[in-house]
Amino acid sequence: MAAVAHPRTDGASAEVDAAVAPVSAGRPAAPAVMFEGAAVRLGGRMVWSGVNVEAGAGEFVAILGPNGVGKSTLLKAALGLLPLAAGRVVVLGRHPGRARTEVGYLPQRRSFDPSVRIRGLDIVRLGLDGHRWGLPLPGGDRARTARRRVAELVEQVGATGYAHQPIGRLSGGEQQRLLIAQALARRPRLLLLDEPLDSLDPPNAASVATLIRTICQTAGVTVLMVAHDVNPILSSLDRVIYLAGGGAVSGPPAEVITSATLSRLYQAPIEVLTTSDGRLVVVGQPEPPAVHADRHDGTGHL
Ligand SMILES: Nc1ncnc2c1ncn2[C@@H]1O[C@H](COP(=O)(O)OP(=O)(O)OP(=O)(O)O)[C@@H](O)[C@H]1O
Repeated sequence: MAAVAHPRTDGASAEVDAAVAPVSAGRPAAPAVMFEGAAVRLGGRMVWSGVNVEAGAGEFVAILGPNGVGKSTLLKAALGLLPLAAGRVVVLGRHPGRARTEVGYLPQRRSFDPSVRIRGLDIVRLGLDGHRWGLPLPGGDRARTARRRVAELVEQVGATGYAHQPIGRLSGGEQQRLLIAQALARRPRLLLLDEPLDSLDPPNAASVATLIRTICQTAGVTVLMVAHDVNPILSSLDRVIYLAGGGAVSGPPAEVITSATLSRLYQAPIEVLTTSDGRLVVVGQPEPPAVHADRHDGTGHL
């Protein structure tokens, strides 16, 4: 089952609070997420280090890179779930642990088993009141407000037609929309999505990507989304964070997804090709670390 945001932090952290200047007219807004000289070590191995990347407020940002490079790890660090080995991360102007009530998180997952009987509506409601899961909500105003908010969320993600059905019977794209609604339940300012387009066919991936872009634009939510293939979302993105070679680079897609930038990042010759239908393909990526179980197809798509 999908978890809702607001998980607990374990372990000490090298992150520190940042004094972030207030937003004022004529001054660019402070970044929603900022990693400075950041490093994460897992199981005794440095996953990435020297990471200086950011996501601007209200931007739609894709986190890209080969399998096992540490994309999910970056999201977990932004949630304050993983302590940094060096540097700092600032989320919405605060230590990530203190920003969690304003962060929605959709973890990496596979689809629900067809036998899961929980209705789509209940999955969304879990985002509102996760800690009450399994218990009846109290009656009266509070229950009415929750019902109204769930209906609003379901409409926002275009799931009104099927949200009453058991989640296990819905298509991958329909399930994903309901999970996005769940992550939006508490009106987050930052949405962290771990491969929400994974396993969707191209039309479904395109329509969920459009939904995410719309949320970003209309609600002013900053979105950081791990993606295996940048192509379905390329035209919607403000920025990419590309992880490779133990480091990362961020910037507009046209500046980052280039042969020169990726060759520098990988410290190996990399070529970015554009196919006749406009898709970007990265050629010459070195093998990812062998420690990671690979569930993707291993093609050179970004
Ligand atoms: N708890 C852990 N202990 C030790 N190593 C871990 C742990 N969690 C992840 N790793 C390793 O850290 C690396 C980064 O993992 P992560 O899941 O962030 O990669 P990813 O880029 O999201 O991969 P994918 O694209 O395949 O989902 C991998 O090599 C992984 O095996």
